Amino acid sequence: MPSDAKKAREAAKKAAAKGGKGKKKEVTPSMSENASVVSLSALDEELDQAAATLAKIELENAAARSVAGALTSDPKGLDHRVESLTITFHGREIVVDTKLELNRGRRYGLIGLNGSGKSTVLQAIYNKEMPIPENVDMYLVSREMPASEMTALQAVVDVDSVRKDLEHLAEQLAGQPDEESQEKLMDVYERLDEMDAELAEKKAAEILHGLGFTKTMQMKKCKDFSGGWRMRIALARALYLKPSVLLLDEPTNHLDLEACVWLEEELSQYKRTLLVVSHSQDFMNGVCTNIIHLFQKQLVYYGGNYDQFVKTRLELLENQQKRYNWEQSQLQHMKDYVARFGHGSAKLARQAQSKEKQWLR
Ligand SMILES: Nc1ncnc2c1ncn2[C@@H]1O[C@H](COP(=O)(O)OP(=O)(O)OP(=O)(O)O)[C@@H](O)[C@H]1O
Repeated sequence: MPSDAKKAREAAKKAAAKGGKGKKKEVTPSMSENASVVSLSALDEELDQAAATLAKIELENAAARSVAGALTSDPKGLDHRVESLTITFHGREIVVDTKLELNRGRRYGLIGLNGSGKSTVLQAIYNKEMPIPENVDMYLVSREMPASEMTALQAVVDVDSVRKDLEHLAEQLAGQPDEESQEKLMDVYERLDEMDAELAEKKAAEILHGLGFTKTMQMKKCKDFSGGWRMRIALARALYLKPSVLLLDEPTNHLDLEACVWLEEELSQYKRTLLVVSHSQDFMNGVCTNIIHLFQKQLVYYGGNYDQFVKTRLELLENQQKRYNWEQSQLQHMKDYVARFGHGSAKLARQAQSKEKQWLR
């Protein structure tokens, strides 16, 4: 028997197909607001002391971040672009006047030196500290599932509370006839179908199985798992949810080879937007369609996976080196000329000086 929610969804789908003339609802809280309400109540019930401490650190970190930027993409679209983006953390500049671009269907790998600020960028995006539209649903996995009384299986199915948020969102979008809203609406429906309650446990169990949980382990309480296994539960929740924008910070830490391969395969088919920080080049090669290089406080974009990035960057550096060598030889030539002909070549001398200054900058 289809659930009431499913029946309502089918009706709304039909209404949307007829031209999006669904009844406009009162404004409901955004996905992210709901998500934080859900996670706050979960905190009350489930989080242990350690998780509460981590949450406190997160809040302190958020307070230490300052973020500015301007949304230049369509607020209703599936692609997101923030320009003039500057992020500081504890007074240190992480990025300055750069561009964040997250397009639908792309799987971005964010790379950069240790300590350059990759995690800070992820957190700032997730907290929407920059003007990313409120109704864009995101999910960040940066740490393990808190130790609680819930079983691993329950912990994954529990994330299903997001379904209600999606249903609210669908109702809102159904009342908006414009093309972008309707496109978004179809995506929300697709996700609701994937989250069908009858299949919920089966799907959660499949994901957990892929991440190495036997049937017995799936029924074990979260608090009885090590941090590494609880990290896998956090990943399973994200894979169950399949948000519009999925942010993963070092997802392969704590995974054995088999689970890594499974995760890579799973993420390589992610149809929405993925932004992942990982030190594993193999993983990035298998998953990413684009690389974002956090370099000299800028986000620099490259097409292709990690190997392609290395190749492109090498070519760029080689070309730069060639250009530098050529300029140097020109410079020397001018200097030689000035030395040979003295006064009559003031213009060349000025050019040589200005070239030299350029390279010294
Ligand atoms: N509590 C803090 N006080 C001051 N600076 C901090 C604090 N926490 C982190 N930082 C600094 O902020 C910068 C950005 O840290 P972040 O963790 O985002 O970098 P990262 O690129 O993700 O690093 P890694 O690759 O090592 O995980 C780092 O240089 C770090 O030293």
